[in-house]
Amino acid sequence: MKPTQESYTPTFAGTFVVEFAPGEFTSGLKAIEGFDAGQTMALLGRDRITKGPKAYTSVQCGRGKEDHIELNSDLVYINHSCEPNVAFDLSSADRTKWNLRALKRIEPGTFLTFFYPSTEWDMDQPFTCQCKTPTCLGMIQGAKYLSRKQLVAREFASPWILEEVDERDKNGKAVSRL
Ligand SMILES: C[S@@+](CC[C@H](N)C(=O)[O-])C[C@H]1O[C@@H](n2cnc3c(N)ncnc32)[C@H](O)[C@@H]1O
Repeated sequence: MKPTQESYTPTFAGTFVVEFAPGEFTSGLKAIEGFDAGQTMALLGRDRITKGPKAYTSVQCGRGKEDHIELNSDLVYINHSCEPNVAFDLSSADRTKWNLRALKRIEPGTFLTFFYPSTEWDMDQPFTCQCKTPTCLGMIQGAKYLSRKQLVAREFASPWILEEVDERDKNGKAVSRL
């Protein structure tokens, strides 16, 4: 579920703002404040997030079929980049600690982006990436289709994703695009 432009009330007023653009899937989330590398930018909120089916709006929190959450906040507008500036860190056993973290210095007015395969194993809605960064991977489908090297190059991936990749590779199903 995404807030729409018509009904828009910022979830994190003064911190983030959705920049709505015409057309489908073209909007994004901008930082209003500046953030330092490594800084926790927002807590996802244990009472705000809900479990839901895998969808283009969900974030995966584990390897189980049911392990997908809806953010129910403006954070759903964070687009993917192959050179991301933030990460969703859902690695704590304590859900109150699940957070959005800056991977690098973020100046006010910067669009936020995370590397979708850092949380998603096999995405519901793959797409051709338009991040236009030098290391763009093209088709984004989830970590299942990437090598360990491609994942760790983006600085953060959920620990269970890296374990799953190691398991896949141990079983001889290594991705050839190294
Ligand atoms: C949760 S939405 C993110 C917000 C979305 N831009 C919107 O306006 O609703 C995820 C969808 O945004 C689009 N998207 C996000 N990052 C993208 C990228 N780097 N290149 C192309 N499409 C992207 C894809 O359609 C993806 O399924």
